[in-house]
Amino acid sequence: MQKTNKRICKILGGFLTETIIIKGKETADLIKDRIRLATTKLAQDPFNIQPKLAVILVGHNPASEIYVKQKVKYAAEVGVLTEIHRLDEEVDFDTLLALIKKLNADESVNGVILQLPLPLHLKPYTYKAMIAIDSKKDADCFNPKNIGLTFLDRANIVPCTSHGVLQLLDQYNVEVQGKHVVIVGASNIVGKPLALELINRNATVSVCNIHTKNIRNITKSADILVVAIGHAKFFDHSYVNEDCVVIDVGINQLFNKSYNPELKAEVEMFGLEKVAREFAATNKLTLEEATDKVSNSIKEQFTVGDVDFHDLLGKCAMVSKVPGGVGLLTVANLLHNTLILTLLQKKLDFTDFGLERRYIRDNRDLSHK
Ligand SMILES: Nc1nc(=O)c2c([nH]1)NC[C@@H]1CN(c3ccc(C(=O)N[C@@H](CCC(=O)O)C(=O)O)cc3)C=[N+]21
Repeated sequence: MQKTNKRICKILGGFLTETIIIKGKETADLIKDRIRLATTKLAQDPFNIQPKLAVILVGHNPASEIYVKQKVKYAAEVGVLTEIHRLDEEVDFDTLLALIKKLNADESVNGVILQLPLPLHLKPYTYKAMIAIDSKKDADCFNPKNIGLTFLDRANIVPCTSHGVLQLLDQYNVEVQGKHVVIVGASNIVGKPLALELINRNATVSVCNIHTKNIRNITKSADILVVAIGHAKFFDHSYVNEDCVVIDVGINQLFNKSYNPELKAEVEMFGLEKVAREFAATNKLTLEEATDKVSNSIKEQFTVGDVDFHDLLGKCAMVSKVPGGVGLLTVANLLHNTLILTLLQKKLDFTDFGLERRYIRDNRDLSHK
């Protein structure tokens, strides 16, 4: 972000940076439109193909249930079929492996994902299970072959969440070449692949973790700070400089102190609008205020990121929202990967389906690499 672009407002004699809030919906909708265009054509003669994503869900992790629901909903919106395969919490590894093999062999299935985390007793088998998924159906792009192609910048598909971070930066015209990007959190599914993609785009990358000494010295020197540690509201303004662009990848559930089960029961019975109207009348609020209050009181838990969002407002150039930020792109990219995998499996030409040439990685000029 260039300084000249920054909007500054004067408040009570002092200057406050007006922080731009980065939202994911617009970018996710663009990706969804692109997928829908392609699936519409695929569904017709002479192709008659509908891409299908199989999701394996083991046990009843509440967060996983929410994510999977989100994936199924998005898939339906863009013309991708989904198939949920539920396994018991206590299932043994061999049964899981047999299911993965069955889905690998099933020609009607184009993408397979194994929702993480696995239950405790299966955790040590996570790697074995992930590599069992056929690299040609690996919609998450977690397989060593696919992540290796990302490393070499020759991949047709890339990991969904890290790529979403880059798409958000693109959407908000934040150039990464030559910038110091600091990533906190070095996981296999976010931090590491993001570092790879940033290196491929000529950024200067620092990757920090829990053991990093004097971490604030590093994060304060960031032009772009990406946090993915899974610790609610960890990063306040003491970690950033005022020109920093902050991308929050964290998804954490907090218990809602203003949860009101009676109100929830009323909303379930009479609907939000009616309850909010009554609430507005009894508490002398506008309908909008009452709707906000009621909606906030009927959730047992709510989602926050790794960033202390309100503390950062006015203290940095841009900050992304949670929910409503990177998470939306994770899902959109998963379906985009499913589409790409389908086209590759059927040996179809990407450009016939409205996909830009940049998705045909092999045709890019990579001779220098
Ligand atoms: N094999 C595998 N692949 C994954 O891609 C994978 C996974 N395991 N395990 C867990 C993480 C997390 N993840 C998200 C999916 C959707 C939202 C999402 O839809 N977020 C919305 C709503 C969130 C909310 O309201 O709670 C948002 O941020 O606006 C977020 C995060 C995929 N993951």
